[in-house]
Amino acid sequence: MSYLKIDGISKSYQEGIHALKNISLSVEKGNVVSLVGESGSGKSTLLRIVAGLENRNSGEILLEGARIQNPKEKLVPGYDEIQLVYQDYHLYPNSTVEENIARPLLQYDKQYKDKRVTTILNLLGLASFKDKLPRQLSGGQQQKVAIGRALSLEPQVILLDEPFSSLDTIQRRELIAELKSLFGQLGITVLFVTHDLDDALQMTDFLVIMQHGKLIQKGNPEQIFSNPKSLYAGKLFSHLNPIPDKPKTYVRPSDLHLYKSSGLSVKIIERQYLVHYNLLTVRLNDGTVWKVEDKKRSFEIGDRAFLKWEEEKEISFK
Ligand SMILES: Nc1ncnc2c1ncn2[C@@H]1O[C@H](COP(=O)(O)OP(=O)(O)OP(=O)(O)O)[C@@H](O)[C@H]1O
Repeated sequence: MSYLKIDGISKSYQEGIHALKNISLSVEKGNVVSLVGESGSGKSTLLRIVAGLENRNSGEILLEGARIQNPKEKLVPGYDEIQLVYQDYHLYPNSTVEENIARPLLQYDKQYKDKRVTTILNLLGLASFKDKLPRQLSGGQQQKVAIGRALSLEPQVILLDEPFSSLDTIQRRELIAELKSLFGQLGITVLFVTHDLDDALQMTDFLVIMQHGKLIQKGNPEQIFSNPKSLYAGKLFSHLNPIPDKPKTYVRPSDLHLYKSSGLSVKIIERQYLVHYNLLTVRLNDGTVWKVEDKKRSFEIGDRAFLKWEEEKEISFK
């Protein structure tokens, strides 16, 4: 029996328009799964349904075999065991960090509450900020408070809905590393929703790709990179260059080799300096525009170059 089972979930907000279509996924205890998809693909809806905060039209959510009820079936929607953390923190602006984290524990006795809040402040490195108000903290620290508040109820499952979108690159990289280690330490099961593949890859090595309300592919990044099942899944990792005369067949910029003679003739029309290589925009003789990685940084705008690639690197969607 899988720990968290999402079984055939479908959801329509309006008749005839599916936000989710027959989504099924099994997650083992303590695993971290990244759900990646473009805006409107149904990621947030799925998280709210898993949390028991949104009614589904069909399908079931089971946590350790126990059915998660729709909000309409419950007096107080949602579950202490499953906590949802939002992108925009949802903190109480006039309450301190300590009060925000303690908020879900209002019903608990003071001794337990104080102990739990101290544990969380220490776990998240927030002890020295406990008397500050949210507006006195950085975005990353505010998101940590939101996660701390979610952890206060000792959940078994944490659902993160685009939690790093408002943070800059360095803040999000540091926070992801910190949370990854924290979740591992606590053995919590995590569903992490993002539209950013880099964030997803930093958090975990198990990906679920969603598009138009459907789960289109799941697996580890290597599998999806080398064998994407759709153009969208393929393009998440890099640009795909369409191969002339081979319909629905592409090659990645990183799989192209550049030569001064012999191969597919192209003209360099743009050059972009990136950290590990120059990204060239090139024009083929038939006018098609491709992207090519120039790892040796040896080509200039206006140069003619020649491309080769191995046939097994071609990606075909037939
Ligand atoms: N409360 C609602 N009422 C009506 N339609 C909704 C509601 N919430 C979401 N939708 C629609 O359902 C679809 C899926 O939305 P959802 O927010 O789940 O996607 P998402 O992948 O999380 O997108 P984003 O990353 O932009 O939040 C979209 O077409 C959206 O417009």
